[in-house]
Amino acid sequence: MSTVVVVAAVIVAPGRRVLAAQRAEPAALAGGWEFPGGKVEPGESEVAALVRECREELGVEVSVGERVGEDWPIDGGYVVRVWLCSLASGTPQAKEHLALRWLGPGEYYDVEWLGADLAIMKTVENLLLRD
Ligand SMILES: Nc1nc2c([nH]c(=O)n2[C@H]2C[C@H](O)[C@@H](COP(=O)(O)OP(=O)(O)OP(=O)(O)O)O2)c(=O)[nH]1
Repeated sequence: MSTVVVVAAVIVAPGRRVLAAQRAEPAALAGGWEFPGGKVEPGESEVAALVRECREELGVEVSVGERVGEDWPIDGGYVVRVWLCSLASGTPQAKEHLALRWLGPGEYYDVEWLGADLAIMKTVENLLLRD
């Protein structure tokens, strides 16, 4: 069986702010914070999945930039693949999440990240603070 790929978008806004989203479901993950995204559908490219998920979950169009890190393994035998993105149009709305938060430097760890996302946030922080 092939690995299920979950794509996640680190949407970066001016001031090195990143968008965090609080999961509504399933019960085991509800209340935890993640980067918006979801599973790649059969026949769909990873970048197309990222754009689709941001449209569905946030009501925004994103431009996809550089890939962050390698594969992050998560429960269920899935892997998460992450890209830096920027907003091309729209203002994010919590269509499927409990809440959204923009986190600037000094606030990156103010939410209860899901396990993999804490490691992702650390890698993103290094990338954003390098320049
Ligand atoms: N979207 C997202 N999912 C993550 C992250 N970190 C992490 O462990 N996950 C897990 C939670 C879920 O078990 C899985 C993603 O599933 P999902 O429910 O977001 O996918 P989906 O939108 O395609 O949903 P569905 O079709 O299954 O309803 O990956 C993350 O940063 N973003």
